[in-house]
Amino acid sequence: MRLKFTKMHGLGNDFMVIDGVTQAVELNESQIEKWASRNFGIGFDQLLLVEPPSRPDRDFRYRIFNADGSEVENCGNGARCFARFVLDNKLIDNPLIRVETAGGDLELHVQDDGQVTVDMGRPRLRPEKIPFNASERAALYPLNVNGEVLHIGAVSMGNPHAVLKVENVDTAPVETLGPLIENHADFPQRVNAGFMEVVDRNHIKLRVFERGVGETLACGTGACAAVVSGIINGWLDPRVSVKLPGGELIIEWPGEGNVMMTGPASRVFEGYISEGVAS
Ligand SMILES: N[C@@H](CCC[C@H](N)C(=O)O)C(=O)O
Repeated sequence: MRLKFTKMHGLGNDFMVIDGVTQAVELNESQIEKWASRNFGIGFDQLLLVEPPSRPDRDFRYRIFNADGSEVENCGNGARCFARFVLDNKLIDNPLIRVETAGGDLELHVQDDGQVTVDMGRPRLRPEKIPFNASERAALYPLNVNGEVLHIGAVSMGNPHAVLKVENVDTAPVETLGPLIENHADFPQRVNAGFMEVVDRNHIKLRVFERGVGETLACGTGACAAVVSGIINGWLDPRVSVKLPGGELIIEWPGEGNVMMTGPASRVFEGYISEGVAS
């Protein structure tokens, strides 16, 4: 198998993007893990696969694989790169793109200035939808991590997120607490762990320890989940600038209905890969 791929990133959250519409693609977990390696492969946080849709009301199917090879339901920064990829590669000529994902449908809009706005759908807040082990919905849940009780928000944006409010994001124990939250028994499908500092009602700073990857420079679904959790807790207004290590996203949510995310998507290079070796 010899595959053409494009390396892209959204605020430093980086992707290998493969066109599975015009190429025959077969993937397996260990191969993805090898390609994701920053020393022995191409290096990426997620692999994005563009496929034909399974339904007539969608333009594409958008599949996402973490660096550990696991297939996941959604990826916000990836969605913006996906939109630029299908438009730039002329797989579609309409800047309004309708995709299906394992986590639900998304609408992507590439604007004239190159920024991409994504309708991320409704946040899911009921514990069984996240999934999270709790008997009823709450704005904050106690989570016992090695004897310390944290109070976290829990939100699904198609994929699961825990959000912890911290005083200072720069000194937050992301590397130590992140993996403990990610693999906590109360999240049966593991979870992405966000560490949010509220600067004021329209600005937050955020670092995310991603499920299946580790800390990344930005997480789009994590930004949506943090803002939803902040609004539910009364800390934030409906339009919030989210400052991540890799740059800024604008997230809008009026307190119900769909979450909108706006930010950039960048192409880095193109290449070919065969039998695990990039050229
Ligand atoms: N980087 C992403 C999220 C990718 C998936 C995540 N690691 C998961 O396992 O759910 C984003 O920008 O949303």
